[in-house]
Amino acid sequence: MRVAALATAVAIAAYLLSGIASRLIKFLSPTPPAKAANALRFGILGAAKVNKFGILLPSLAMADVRIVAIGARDTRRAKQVADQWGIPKYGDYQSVLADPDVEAVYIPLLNGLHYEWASAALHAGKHVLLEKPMTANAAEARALADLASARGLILFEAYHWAYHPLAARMREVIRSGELGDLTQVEVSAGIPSLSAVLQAIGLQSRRRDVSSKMDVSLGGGKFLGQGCYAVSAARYLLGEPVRVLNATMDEDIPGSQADVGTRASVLFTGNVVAHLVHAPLGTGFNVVAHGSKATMSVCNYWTPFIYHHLRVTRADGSLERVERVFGEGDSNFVLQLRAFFNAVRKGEKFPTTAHDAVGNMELIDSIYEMAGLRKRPSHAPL
Ligand SMILES: NC(=O)C1=CN([C@@H]2O[C@H](COP(=O)(O)OP(=O)(O)OC[C@H]3O[C@@H](n4cnc5c(N)ncnc54)[C@H](OP(=O)(O)O)[C@@H]3O)[C@@H](O)[C@H]2O)C=CC1
Ligand SMILES: O=C1OC[C@@H](O)[C@H](O)[C@H]1O
Repeated sequence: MRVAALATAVAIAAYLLSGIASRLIKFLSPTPPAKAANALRFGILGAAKVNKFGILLPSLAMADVRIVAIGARDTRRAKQVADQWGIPKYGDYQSVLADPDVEAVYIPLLNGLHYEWASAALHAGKHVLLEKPMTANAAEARALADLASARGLILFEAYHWAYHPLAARMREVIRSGELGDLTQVEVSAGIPSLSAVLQAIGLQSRRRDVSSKMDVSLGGGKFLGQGCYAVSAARYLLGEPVRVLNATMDEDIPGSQADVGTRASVLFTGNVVAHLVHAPLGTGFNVVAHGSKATMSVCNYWTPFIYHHLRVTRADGSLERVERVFGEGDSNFVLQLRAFFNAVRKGEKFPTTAHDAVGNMELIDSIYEMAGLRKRPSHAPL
């Protein structure tokens, strides 16, 4: 009996690991198809670390997208990236925006710079795939949404997780009524930073993080960096928030306004309370939805193409089922880029619209304020 159980466990583990490996290989080492004649021509503003996952690898995997230009503050950095990835043109941000061959731009700049450069891109007539969170605050998001709408351009907040089939499946389970009356939902977002781990084990002394990601004037702080995923997931699953009930934030150093940990409880329509958590040592990206009849627990809604599970347990604690939805095994990043292409070329609807981003940013502003910190200031005048 024990041998049979062990053999089953080994077989399941081997099956899961081979799936993880094949999906990672598909993402990290795609077989590039020939580019289509009407491929969407992208420029990139910034030689950012996230480029590789957010646009460069996904575009390699797609016939419908071509990267034609990259700009950076230091054009030597732009040239390095262009040479490495076979991008034909490089320069500064302005040269990318002035290039008539560029139809859309990907903006992976620091959060506080999103408004300024997305606004410049929309004024230049480009569609915009804007890294999350859309802006540093809701006023900026509203201004961008109005501008995109006035110019008839696509403005897309890059919450890639919403493009994986797991996202729709989580929402379907909640809306199906299977869980009964929904009461409380926990949504976490966070991976640990190296310095948080080193501090926790006593290998690094506590000192202020002076990196640009923690510079409040540039949209810095961990809630905008990572905690914002919990905001987007809660709104995707539960709809519109009614109000923030309570929120606490830890500051990196007291008085710095640079947050490193957040807990917030938010009342949503239907009397559902969502508890949003981001913690310095990492909370993972999980959802637990408690209903009167059953509970849904989801592990890793953030990068579900690598691994995830969705588990439903009955009110008595017994297991109902475990689901995994990998579709064709495409990464969220590829699925997101395909949705962007379909929005621009075919007018298809997509969930992470500018309107949706305004809702995310309003909730983020309210959580900062409820926690007694200032909402993130604008870097450029509105
Ligand atoms: N979707 C996802 O899974 C992820 C999304 N992100 C998002 O992507 C964006 C970029 O993150 P990441 O790649 O980690 O960031 P980086 O630290 O690589 O910085 C991004 C860019 O911002 C510009 N920049 C950096 N520091 C400064 C500064 N002090 N003043 C002015 N400009 C500066 C640089 O542009 P230049 O090259 O022109 O000098 C840099 O390339 C963020 O919005 C983040 O939230 C990040 C990680 C994962
Ligand atoms: O979006 C993100 O995901 C990965 C994190 O490391 C990064 O800080 C964040 O911006």
